[in-house]
Amino acid sequence: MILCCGEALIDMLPRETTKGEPAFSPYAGGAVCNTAVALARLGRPTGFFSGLSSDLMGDIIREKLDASNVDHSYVATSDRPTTLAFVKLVNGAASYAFYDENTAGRMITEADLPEIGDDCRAMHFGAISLIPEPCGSTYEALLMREAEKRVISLDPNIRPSFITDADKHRARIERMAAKADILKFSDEDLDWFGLEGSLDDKARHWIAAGASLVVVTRGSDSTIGYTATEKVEVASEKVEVVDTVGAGDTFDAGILASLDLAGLLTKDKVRTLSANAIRDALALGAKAAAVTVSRAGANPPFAHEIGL
Ligand SMILES: Nc1ncnc2c1ncn2[C@@H]1O[C@H](COP(=O)(O)OP(=O)(O)OP(=O)(O)O)[C@@H](O)[C@H]1O
Ligand SMILES: O=C(O)C(=O)C[C@H](O)[C@H](O)CO
Repeated sequence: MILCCGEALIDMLPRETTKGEPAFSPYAGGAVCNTAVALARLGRPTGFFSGLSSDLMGDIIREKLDASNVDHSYVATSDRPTTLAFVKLVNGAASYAFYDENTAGRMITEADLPEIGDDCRAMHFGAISLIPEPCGSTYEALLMREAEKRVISLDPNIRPSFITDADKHRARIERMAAKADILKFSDEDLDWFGLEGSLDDKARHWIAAGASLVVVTRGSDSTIGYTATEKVEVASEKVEVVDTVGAGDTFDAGILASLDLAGLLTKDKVRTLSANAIRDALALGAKAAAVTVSRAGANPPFAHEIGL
């Protein structure tokens, strides 16, 4: 099983109405939840750990997890509210306003952390669940506790509007990245860290920090994967974009699914990936993410939709 650990929330997506008044529709989302759904839809055994509400928005999330065959038995359920993300779309590109005060996702603590079964090969972390407290410290503690035992994937998925203390967040990501095997950034996320030099220099900073594979996505352009010895670039697919909600999250799932299918999701094997293995992982990420951007909200493809 690949266990995705982090936020599930409701994306409130803007929609057209006949009378032109403002309106939003609720869609289950949250970057890490999106990755779990995408991975399971790609046919990989997938689990999800988070704080999840027993309210009706929590039910929308649970229904999506069930419909996509994601095991959510690790989830910590409470009657606190569900986190909301109101989405603004400009030419399909999304920005977010988050409402997470006192929510089920935000308020989880180390006391909520489950024991993880031996069937868990890899864990995926990331996004806004790493920012506020107490959930930020909780996920950091979980990653630190498990990093020697399983492959760790981390996607910082920077949301600048939500980060109140940039230095604190940078320091947390540096500590977590030092224990991670796979790191994925968008080029904008990578720039947020304020590192000097070219894109290659910035990516290689994270290899030097300890990661085995660093992936940098560049929207409709391409994605580049780096290891200590390889650099592989794969072009993005050409599609009509509806919105980019969940694109990077789906890409994470593509990388993990490809490595898992190739039997490479072990601590040892992920350290010595060949150029071909990296290319396959990026190609599956690009193929799956292209479907997500071609439809509304975070709605990643099932394996059969991309011929897997
Ligand atoms: N316009 C597009 N056309 C085709 N593929 C796209 C497009 N935009 C994004 N993608 C795919 O999704 C991947 C991730 O997109 P991007 O680099 O924008 O990451 P992101 O900003 O993390 O996404 P998000 O935060 O919206 O989930 C890209 O590498 C690409 O494969
Ligand atoms: O969870 C997050 O980090 C969000 O920004 C909310 C969205 O559901 C998600 O990221 C979509 O990519």
